[in-house]
Parts: sequence; structure tokens; C-alpha cells
Amino acid sequence: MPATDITELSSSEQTFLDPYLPSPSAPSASGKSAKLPFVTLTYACSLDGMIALAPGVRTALSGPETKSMTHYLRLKHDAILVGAGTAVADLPSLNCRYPGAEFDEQPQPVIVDPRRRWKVEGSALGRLAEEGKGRQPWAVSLGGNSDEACKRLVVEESEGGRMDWETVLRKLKAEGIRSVMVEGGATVINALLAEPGLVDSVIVTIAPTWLGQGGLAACPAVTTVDGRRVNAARLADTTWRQFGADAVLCGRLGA
Ligand SMILES: NC(=O)c1ccc[n+]([C@@H]2O[C@H](COP(=O)([O-])OP(=O)(O)OC[C@H]3O[C@@H](n4cnc5c(N)ncnc54)[C@H](O)[C@@H]3O)[C@@H](O)[C@H]2O)c1
Ligand SMILES: Nc1nc(=O)c(N)c(NC[C@H](O)[C@H](O)[C@H](O)COP(=O)(O)O)[nH]1
Repeated sequence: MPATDITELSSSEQTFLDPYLPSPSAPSASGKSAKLPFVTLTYACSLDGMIALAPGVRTALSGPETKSMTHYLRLKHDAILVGAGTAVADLPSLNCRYPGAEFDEQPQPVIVDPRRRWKVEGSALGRLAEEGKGRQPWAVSLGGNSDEACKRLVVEESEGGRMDWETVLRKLKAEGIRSVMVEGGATVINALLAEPGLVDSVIVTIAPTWLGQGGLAACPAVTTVDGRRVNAARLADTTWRQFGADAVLCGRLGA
């Protein structure tokens, strides 16, 4: 996408978003350890709650105004994180193309890739880093290989062969990452929606379209309390605003 597609947000759009972005005064999830970064979970969905037409299909939902918003959010975070599924399916750039963004302001791309499915060689991320248009990506994996072009943060395997999100986020903080923008995909979003103690803000773009059955949903796992089904996640402290044809809903995970 040429840089010209991304335009500056108005001051009132920035004022709308800023309370949900990392800053020394931004509220963190209650009781959150200082060893964890500020985490903003953000994605775009349809009116039927889908983030893609089908698993692994790159699907444009955001309009030009919310694309610009995404780049404003990227400017405001130290790192941008996606799962390996998104890295492989979307071939994302994950750099900040906001007008006037300097190299120092580029977020650190991070791919959660336990089994080293994604390769930096031949990727848009690798090319952009070589061109000085973004940082060299990091991957978080269950094993490392020092010969690789991509820095690997290694974490221990937890239950079911998965990585524990708190461990991943602590690892990033220990590397100097103070804030992380999580952009997806479905596996990552659905896991983090169930982690109110780790996520500080949620910013959802709602596009005025239905993707239809068979789509990939932003929909956390079933939650039960004393054997009874309850809401899986809920936003508190909500506010919303129109950006072009899209609605943007901001909130914090909680009661
Ligand atoms: N609309 C949007 O905002 C948006 C954003 C991002 C991606 N997408 C779409 O989402 C789809 C990809 O979603 P997905 O669910 O396939 O992929 P994903 O990006 O969520 O990545 C899933 C993979 O990440 C790794 N992973 C994630 N959490 C892990 C954990 N706790 N432990 C170990 N490994 C973990 C695993 O390898 C897993 O297979 C694509 O179609 C993409 O276009 C949409
Ligand atoms: N906000 C948002 N709206 C969308 O309509 C959409 N499809 C994504 N998807 C997120 C996913 O991570 C994409 O891969 C990156 O948004 C691509 O980002 P680049 O422009 O390549 O940097 N995100």
C-alpha cells in the first residue's frame, strides 16, 4: 500500500483514542505486574463478528479511515504482535506508515510462531527491514536456532503444547518492550479476550458488512462458572466513534 493511503488523524480522533493507548498516565488492567507490557488488543470485524471470509483468507474490512487509525496505533506502541497464522496468510508488513513516522518510531514486529512455521526469508517483513522501512522481526518460539535471520525469543511449552501468554508478554517486557499492539488473528484474539488481567485496552473496528457463514469469528471459548455457561468476555469503560463508514469501539476487558 503506498504511504499516501494513510492520512493523519484529526485531533478529535486522536483525543478519542488516546485514553486507551499506552502512556505514563494510562490505566493498566487492575493488579497488573510491572513486569508486563501495556497490551492493546485490536482487530476489525464484520457485523456478524467475523474477521475473515474463511480461515487463512486475507479479508479487507477496514476502510481508509480505520486503516489510518491502525497506523496511528502502530505509532503509539513499541511492538506489534500477530500469530503465525496471520503472518503466513496475510503476508503483512507490520510497519508504521503514518505520515512523518521516523525509523525510531517503527514498532518491533513480533510473530508468535511456536513451531517455526513462518520464515523471514522472502517475507514482506524481511524486505521492508532491509529497505529500512521497518525493524527486523522477532519470533516467539518453543525452540531457537541462532543461524536464523530472525531473532527468536524462546519460551517453555505449557499445557497442550501451547505457550502461556503471560510468559510471552513478560519475555517481551524483559527485552525492553513497554507496549504491545496485538493485531490478530483469530487464535490470538480469542485467547487474549479470555485474559482480562493481561489486556489493558481493546479497540475494535466494526465494518458495515456481513461476511456470512463459514467466516472466521472473533469469538472466545465457552466459559462456565459452577457448571453454568456465562459470558466469555465483556468490555467496560466503553466509548465509540465513527471513522468513515466504520464504527470504532474502545473499552477495557472487565465486568
Ligand atoms: N480482521 C482482522 O483484524 C484480522 C487480523 C489478523 C488476522 N486476521 C485473519 O485471521 C486469520 C488468521 O487467524 P488464525 O487463527 O489462523 O491465526 P493467528 O494469527 O491467530 O495464528 C495462530 C497461530 O499462532 C500460534 N499461536 C497463537 N497463540 C499461541 C499460543 N498461545 N501458543 C502457541 N502458539 C500460539 C500458533 O502457531 C497458531 O497456529 C487470517 O485469515 C487473517 O486474515 C484478521
Ligand atoms: N485493522 C484491520 N483491518 C482489516 O481489514 C484487516 N484485514 C486487518 N488484518 C490485520 C492483519 O494483521 C493484517 O495482516 C495487517 O493489517 C496487514 O498489515 P500491513 O498493511 O500489511 O502492514 N486488520
